[in-house]
Amino acid sequence: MAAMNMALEKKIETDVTLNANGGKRAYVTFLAGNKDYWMGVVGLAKGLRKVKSVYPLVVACLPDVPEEHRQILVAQGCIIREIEPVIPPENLIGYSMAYFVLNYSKLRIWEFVEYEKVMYLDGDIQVFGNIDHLFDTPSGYLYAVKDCFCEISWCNTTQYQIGYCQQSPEKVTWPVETLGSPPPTYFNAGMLLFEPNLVVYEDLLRVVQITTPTYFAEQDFLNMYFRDTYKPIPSTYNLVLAMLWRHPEHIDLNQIRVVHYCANGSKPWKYDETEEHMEREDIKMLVKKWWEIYEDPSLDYKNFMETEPKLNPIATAVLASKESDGDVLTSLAPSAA
Ligand SMILES: O=c1ccn([C@@H]2O[C@H](COP(=O)(O)OP(=O)(O)O)[C@@H](O)[C@H]2O)c(=O)[nH]1
Ligand SMILES: OC[C@H]1O[C@H](O[C@@H]2[C@@H](O)[C@H](O)[C@@H](O)[C@H](O)[C@@H]2O)[C@H](O)[C@@H](O)[C@H]1O
Ligand SMILES: [Mn+2]
Repeated sequence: MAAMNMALEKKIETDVTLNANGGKRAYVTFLAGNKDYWMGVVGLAKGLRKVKSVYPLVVACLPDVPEEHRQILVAQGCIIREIEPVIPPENLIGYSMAYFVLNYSKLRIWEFVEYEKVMYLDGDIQVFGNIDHLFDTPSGYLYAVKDCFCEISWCNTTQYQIGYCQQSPEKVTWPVETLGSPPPTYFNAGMLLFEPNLVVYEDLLRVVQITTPTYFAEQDFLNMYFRDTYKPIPSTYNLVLAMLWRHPEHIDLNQIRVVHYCANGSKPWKYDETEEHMEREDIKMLVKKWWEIYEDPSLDYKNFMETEPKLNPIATAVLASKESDGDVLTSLAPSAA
């Protein structure tokens, strides 16, 4: 039995710090400008600590992020990684949101080859259940969650105009005879699991300069670029909030581990109850859960490192993996009225 434990401990130890072929792993988010997304990043850093993730949070920062915000993130245990903007060709049709042009800079993360595998998370995402196990998925693919086409932000697309959504293709059938094949499965680019690679990175930068920009900016581009290696994973790992009112039959909040506050008015640090759908009880509960983490001093890096029992990485990984086995989000489901 002792030999078995030794082997198990050796395996976990390898997983925690380096994977089998010596690659490191990290969560990565992206920060641009001097607005308040830094609050999202602080919330994400504290949320990952709360679920006992064993991997660091790297923040890919554009030059226009103020020093004050950088210092707050370093004090929260984040690793700051400077990136330069990626400027796409001129967009002649416009973006769904003008600021989406900033998001092309996410492409820089493919250069982070000091990590064998990274999980990109938008700054407006919170992790309520441990997802470290996702790093063990087979390499060679880009994993992401399917998006929803039903919100007004999609109004310029054929899908929206005919009422078609990949989340419920049985509701409105794609008219193959008039429109040809339906659009390929399309992912939301707020959560991405992939391996950084310099050859891919250089090719991304080359191809992006010869690709006409479209409404969802880098999200459209990444869907085109990775169409052959994209593997869908469940909404468990990136709940696009609109799913709650557009496809509630597909969502069980008890199973959700990652919440993406991308609906208009839903950013917890600037929650606007007057925006459509924002008065919903489940939205209010998710925003409250975000603030409970953001305002919890025990999750601040300086306090956490003092109070957290000095578990060695092996025990931390075993505890986290047990948590990830369970139904971790019963606390998220609206309490019975
Ligand atoms: O002014 C901004 C706008 C966006 N972002 C980053 O870019 C990501 C994508 O933008 P956003 O989440 O607002 O897009 P959505 O998912 O809501 O469409 C954000 O989560 C942030 O990480 C940022 O740092 N500053
Ligand atoms: O730059 C394009 C952005 O496209 C995506 O946001 C969209 C998408 O979720 C739509 O489905 C919603 O309707 C919409 O509100 C929302 O903004 C990504 O979340 C974000 O990270 C980024 O890639
Ligand atoms: Mn987002």
